[in-house]
Amino acid sequence: MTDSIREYETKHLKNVLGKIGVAKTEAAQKINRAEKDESAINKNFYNDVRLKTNTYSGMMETSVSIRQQQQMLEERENSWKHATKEYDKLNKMQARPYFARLDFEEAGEGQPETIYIGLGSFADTPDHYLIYDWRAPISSIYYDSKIGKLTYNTPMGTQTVNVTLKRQFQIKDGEIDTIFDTDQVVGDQMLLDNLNGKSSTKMKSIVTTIQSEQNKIIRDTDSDLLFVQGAAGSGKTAAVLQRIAFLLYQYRGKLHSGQVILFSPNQLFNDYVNQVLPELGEQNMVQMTYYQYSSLRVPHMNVETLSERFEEDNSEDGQIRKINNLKNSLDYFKAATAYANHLNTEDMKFKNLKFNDEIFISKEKIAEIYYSFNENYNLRNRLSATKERLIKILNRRVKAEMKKPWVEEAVQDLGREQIEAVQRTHPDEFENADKEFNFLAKHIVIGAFKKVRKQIVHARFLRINNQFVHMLRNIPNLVNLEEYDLTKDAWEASVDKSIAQMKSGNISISDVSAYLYLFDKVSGKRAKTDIRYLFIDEVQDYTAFQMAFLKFTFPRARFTLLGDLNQAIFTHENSHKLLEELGTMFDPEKTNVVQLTKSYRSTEQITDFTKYLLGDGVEIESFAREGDKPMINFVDNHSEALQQLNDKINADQQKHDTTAIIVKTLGDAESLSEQLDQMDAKNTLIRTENQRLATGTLIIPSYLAKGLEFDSVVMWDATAEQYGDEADRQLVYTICTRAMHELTIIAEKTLSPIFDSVPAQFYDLQ
Ligand SMILES: Nc1ncnc2c1ncn2[C@@H]1O[C@H](COP(=O)(O)OP(=O)(O)OP(=O)(O)O)[C@@H](O)[C@H]1O
Repeated sequence: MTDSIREYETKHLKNVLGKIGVAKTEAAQKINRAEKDESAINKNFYNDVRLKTNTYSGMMETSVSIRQQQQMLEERENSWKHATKEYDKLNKMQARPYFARLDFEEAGEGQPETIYIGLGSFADTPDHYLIYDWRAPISSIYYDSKIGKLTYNTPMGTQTVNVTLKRQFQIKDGEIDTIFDTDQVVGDQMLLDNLNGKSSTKMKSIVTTIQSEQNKIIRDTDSDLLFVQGAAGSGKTAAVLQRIAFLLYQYRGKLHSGQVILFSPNQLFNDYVNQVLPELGEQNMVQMTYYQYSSLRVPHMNVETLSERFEEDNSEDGQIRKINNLKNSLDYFKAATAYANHLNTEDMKFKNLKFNDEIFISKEKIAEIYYSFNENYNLRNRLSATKERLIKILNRRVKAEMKKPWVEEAVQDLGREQIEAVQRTHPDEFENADKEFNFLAKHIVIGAFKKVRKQIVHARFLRINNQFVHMLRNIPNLVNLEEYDLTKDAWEASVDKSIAQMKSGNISISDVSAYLYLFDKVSGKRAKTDIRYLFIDEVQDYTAFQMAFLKFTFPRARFTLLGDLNQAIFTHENSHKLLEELGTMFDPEKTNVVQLTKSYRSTEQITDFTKYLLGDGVEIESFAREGDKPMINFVDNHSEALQQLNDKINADQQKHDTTAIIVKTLGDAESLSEQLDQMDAKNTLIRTENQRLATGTLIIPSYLAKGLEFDSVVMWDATAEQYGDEADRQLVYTICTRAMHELTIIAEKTLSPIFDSVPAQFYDLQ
């Protein structure tokens, strides 16, 4: 870069920083003023409030005056909040105000323009922007265009511009580090610098190097369903977090972070990504795993954990797989819907409502009421009308109950204080003792009926578990079992298993969605209409049933689904069907399917290797970043394997922040960790998803490594015994693609045949 350019840009930066400094001082003064005002208002509160409480009009005046003071306090509070936010933003900006400059001419106008782009916008006077937010429509040019003509979207329609300069800056602590002009979309040098960095326990934002194809995902505002299928490491997660920040900016004032929900693969991942949005100046969205969501909703049962699900889905038992194939399908969802609808006419299960251990309203009576409403009622209306009638019955029973001997006894047993307390709720003197007795008796009966009332209000007379079992028993009438290669007996056996599980307080992940769906239908639970955007990362591990259920639960949300069908470690080959089935759930006109084929996480050597794990025909492009070829350590015995591993750990400690030793199951992880402990090799065992990620050497079961990345990855025990099945291919791919800079595979005596598909020139063998 020539000296004159550097000189010019340094001067410009100084000028901008000066103005930011002025704005920061103003913001600080505003904060100060608001704080002073607030304490003055608080101090003078009783002087300024006119306390007149003798007359009605005086009381009114007092309350108006208090309200005024409160309003003033609220205003100060808001202006304090606003100024503090502004101050924090400017403070951050002082370190790195912008990262790019664009020169262009708008078509037709011919006026050359220069803009600078940063994490937030900054104007010294209204409408005079010194820095544009990266999410502003015009900033899109930076991500999409090379030098030359380009169109971009604005709220007023498309605009054509001629870009004459794209300049990138690396600014640290208010000083320009590097400047480079590029005619590329987003210069590879800057991207390379970013990707060469070390891994971290927290994901970083990619705002300065968003790629054009990622920009399209980030700025999509038309689709109801945006499905991003991308290779491992292609930046799906990174792009989607930027997308959330973009949407919050684009719809500011109308959309807030509480209306956005992200379903993530596990809690470790939640922890990994939770700094990206705050770094971009936004609040985090609601973030949870499907397991957390379902567990929260069935607090009385234990939902199958990720580890249990993994063992089950990868089990050799063909019957379990077939049953799950059915339970996970859209056919099953339709069957559950049909079953729920038929409850409008028959088969709803009820419990007797009891009072003092006696039947108070029988289940037959409740059923009679429930089905007394005409066929125009849906399940929700039917239930609320039934509740209303039951409450009426309850109210009518008060009089009769008052005459019962237990009530008389209870009245006799009332203590003085209790009597006085009840009497105080009666405005006048009682005319006679009978009236007084009745009053007290009524009070006692109503109190005693409270429990029944609560049962009615909370619809405890429904028998949701029985209803669910009844549905399961009825499935053979609603689904063609043969299509799932199942016999009626096999299905019955699976129902018995589900019942036994529920009796011991457990429920499988494949049952819990159907259970919740039936519960929501029967109880008429209102859908969650406040959620406007729903994101699912690693969607390939979701079932069609879960997707349909989420769509039912969040009917007003636009869906962004990110996945890699080649990393389906739970749903395996069924994941390919998922896309097809999604097609039937959303309007095709409002569906956008985007493919990301370039992989950024790993070195070129690692991406080339992992690509072959998927066989031919998979389009994955590596990013040109050099590193060593993956190493396969093939050893004769266990102690040699451990020795190799130990050597690798030691070597990595010099170079890297994190080395993840990825093993198949939790049991494998525990056993390896113990062996390493005995060798005094320091390691952190990641046992559950609720742990925190740490730097150093981690041992982690495969299903918990989802979505994460590490400087160096060691795939441990890559033998034919552990990964011998073709169904393990996606798992092996997922494990190997976690590596950023180095990949090592250690196998004892046999090597998994899955590696046969990789040509020998793509790895070193030792
Ligand atoms: N445009 C970009 N600029 C800088 N870094 C990027 C960019 N795109 C992706 N990356 C980096 O590449 C790595 C992989 O990205 P990410 O985790 O989002 O991929 P993914 O598609 O979700 O992967 P997987 O499916 O394997 O979990 C991350 O370190 C991310 O920061």
